[in-house]
Amino acid sequence: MNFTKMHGLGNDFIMLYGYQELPDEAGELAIRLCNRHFGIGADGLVFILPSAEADFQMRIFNSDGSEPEQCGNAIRCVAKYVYDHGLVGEQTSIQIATLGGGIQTVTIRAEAGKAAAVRVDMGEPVLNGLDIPTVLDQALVKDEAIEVDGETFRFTAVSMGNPHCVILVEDALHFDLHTWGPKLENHPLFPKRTNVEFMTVRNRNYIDMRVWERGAGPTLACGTGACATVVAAALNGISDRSATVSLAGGELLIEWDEASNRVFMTGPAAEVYSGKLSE
Ligand SMILES: N[C@H](CCC[C@H](N)C(=O)O)C(=O)O
Repeated sequence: MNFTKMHGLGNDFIMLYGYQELPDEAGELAIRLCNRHFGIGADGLVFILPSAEADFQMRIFNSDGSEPEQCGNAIRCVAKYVYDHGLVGEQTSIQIATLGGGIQTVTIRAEAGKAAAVRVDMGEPVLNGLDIPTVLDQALVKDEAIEVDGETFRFTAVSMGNPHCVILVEDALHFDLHTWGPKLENHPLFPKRTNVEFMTVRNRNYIDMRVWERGAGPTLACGTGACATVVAAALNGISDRSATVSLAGGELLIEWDEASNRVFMTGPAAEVYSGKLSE
């Protein structure tokens, strides 16, 4: 089996192209291949599949074998892969179908025949408590209290197709992600677990964020998490609707467009190497 290793700001993926449909046990395969000692090593496993309704379909699996509905960094990697590998000719606007984003338009900025940056329409944020999902039956989950091990945090919940718990902290860069991330990821308030973002707003257009991902743990970047972060900050009146999100792996530009209510994410994707699995 041939594979290509890619990343979006250090959030890394094993890309598989050529399958006509998702193989059985895709989750088990993700666990095996994403293992950083016994496998290739990655945060996730991504299948680029044919689609009857779009140019391609993306299915993604976390390194724990769970299948999330959406992944922002991975969709930029899919766009770069299909462009750089000549699967779309000179087409720089591509439709990619995902479980949690429907048909998404991805726009490529090419340099010397390679995708240098990718702008993704990530769709509308979902804010209704039960749809995120949380157990809270309310239209908006904003600046609510969440208690874990005697500590109380204030959070805002946003879905970008996948659930996010966004928390404002004094210093996101030095926050104890490894202690609080897993506790919040598995909090009963989130019936499907959740991604957890800790943000510090530097100014209304620049936010530091560190992420503990559902099913993957601490990653260097999270595209959907960056989108959820700007939506949460704007909802709480502490940022504009357009901001740069600074992650451990680099920066993403997030724009929550007022007229369409859609969130746009712009950032890079990189191909590291291709290989062949021995078995
Ligand atoms: N772990 C996430 C999926 C990957 C999201 C992240 N890598 C991104 O770039 O959006 C989840 O279970 O919802």
